[in-house]
Amino acid sequence: MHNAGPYAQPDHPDAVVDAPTMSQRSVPSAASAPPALHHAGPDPGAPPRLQLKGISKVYPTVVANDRVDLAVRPGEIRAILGENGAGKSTLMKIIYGVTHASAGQMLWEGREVQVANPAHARRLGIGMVFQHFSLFETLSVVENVALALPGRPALGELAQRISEVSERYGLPIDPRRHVHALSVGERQRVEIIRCLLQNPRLLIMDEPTSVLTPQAVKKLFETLRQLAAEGCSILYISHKLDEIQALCHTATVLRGGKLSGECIPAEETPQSMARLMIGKELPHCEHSAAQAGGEVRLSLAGLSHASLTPFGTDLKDIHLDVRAGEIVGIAGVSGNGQQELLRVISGEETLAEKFPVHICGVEAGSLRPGARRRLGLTFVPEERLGRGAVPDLSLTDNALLTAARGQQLVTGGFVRFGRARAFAERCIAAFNVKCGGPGAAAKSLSGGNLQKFIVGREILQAPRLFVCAQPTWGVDVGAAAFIRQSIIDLRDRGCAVLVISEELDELFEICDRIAVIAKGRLSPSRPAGETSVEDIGVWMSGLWPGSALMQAATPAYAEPLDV
Ligand SMILES: Nc1ncnc2c1ncn2[C@@H]1O[C@H](COP(=O)(O)OP(=O)(O)OP(=O)(O)O)[C@@H](O)[C@H]1O
Repeated sequence: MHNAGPYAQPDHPDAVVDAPTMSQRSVPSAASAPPALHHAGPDPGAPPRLQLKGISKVYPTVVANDRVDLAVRPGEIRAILGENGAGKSTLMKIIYGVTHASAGQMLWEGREVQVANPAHARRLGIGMVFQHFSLFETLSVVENVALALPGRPALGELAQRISEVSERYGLPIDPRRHVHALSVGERQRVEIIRCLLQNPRLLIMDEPTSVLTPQAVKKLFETLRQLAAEGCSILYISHKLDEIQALCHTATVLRGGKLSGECIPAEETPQSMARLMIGKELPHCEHSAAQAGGEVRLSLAGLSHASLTPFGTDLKDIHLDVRAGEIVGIAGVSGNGQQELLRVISGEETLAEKFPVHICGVEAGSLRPGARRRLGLTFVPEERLGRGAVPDLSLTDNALLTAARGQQLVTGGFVRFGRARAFAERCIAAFNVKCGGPGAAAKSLSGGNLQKFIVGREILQAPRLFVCAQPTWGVDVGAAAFIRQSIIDLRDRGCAVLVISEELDELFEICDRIAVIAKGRLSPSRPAGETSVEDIGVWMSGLWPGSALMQAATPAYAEPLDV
């Protein structure tokens, strides 16, 4: 491997093309003329704004990037495609100065640069929206944004600018709100706005749409197209292949840290791009009908709960039963009470009364998470780092945190480290988690691989009730299909499953019944086969038959709308 220091000249032959399917799209050497594919961008004659030549990044246990070449021109939107752990985020972090390459060269507007840190990158005109958020929870939105801007902007004026950008780009946010009270989707909006305020000439977006609604995604794409038309270059990481087709002029495909080729997304199908990434056909979910008449494992009976944060969503009179052998999905726009609902079901927030939450037949509203887990509950929160896993702990220690009792990893007051390690190894093997072994720190895993580990850890405990938020957030198409199939298999083994997701396609793919949460209220559920994405989309704005909003919107003399 190369150890020649950051941005040393590469001592390797030209780019590696290791995928037979890519032979017709082979990648040119860094030294040769730019490939014709780049001409799909709106400014074909311009020299690259950014060029990477032979970039490598070696971690102790893995080569994250292996001699990668890449170029992006003014006005070009280039997708970076690859499976979880393919090295996409690492490459972007090198460009943004978060981490430094072990070898290779970076040219910015024709000049060689060594980006020392993100502040340096921002001065060059490079902005980045991260997959994991980098916001201070105790500060407000405007204070967080101020920290990223040079000088000391006046907060009042900055709040005004934030409101303007948020309005213009369809990213609604109140600048005075505290970040700890924001949902994941809202935090992502802050990250995007913070970046746009700096008028970047290269914008790097690492899975920016993971938690945005379809409408917000559409709006964001309009923004990005507008930015590109104004000459901004965009590097766009996403696992959503249909979005890449809709947005990106060109795509670079990474596999196992190496550049495996390029394509023009508009000339591909999602299936052919998935093949390019994973080297084989996408697996399909096998979905048989739910078992009817299973016992009720989760019952919410008139659950109301005031949010603990001033800007959170109060839960109002929620009724829901989830039975053994079925998957119930909850759809909804981020920030409508999903976080609060999950916390009240998991026990992270306890109620004064026991009766509104029944878990496996036991009144559990006031029980803490450990006691609920002993009843047979396992759960996956939407935040992987911080709630789903402790970033600095190893995977073995993270396995201990939730599986200690169920898997007898602690007996007689002693931690059985051998067993804990074996359980972590089982999660890694069963869910194909790419990592440096059970001793690897959770934070060293790529986002999708950590998600696979957390979902695996909870499913392999053979729960009686499994509650999961955003099961495939940030997970590549192949792994997403695997996780969905694992959830269906769990149901077929008699588990009751509740899935909270903002991905309607996902809910329709795996759920037997679907309900919608809006403004803290839950709609009645409908069998997935008897409703449509359009109906659920209307319900997501709170308008389902008999809902409080519907009644307010319907004059007393009119028939209720048929949605
Ligand atoms: N700080 C680190 N220490 C050790 N290994 C790391 C570190 N950061 C990343 N890696 C490893 O480098 C490889 C590439 O990770 P990276 O996050 O770049 O992948 P990715 O393609 O962005 O994946 P995802 O789609 O899951 O986000 C992975 O095997 C990951 O575990």
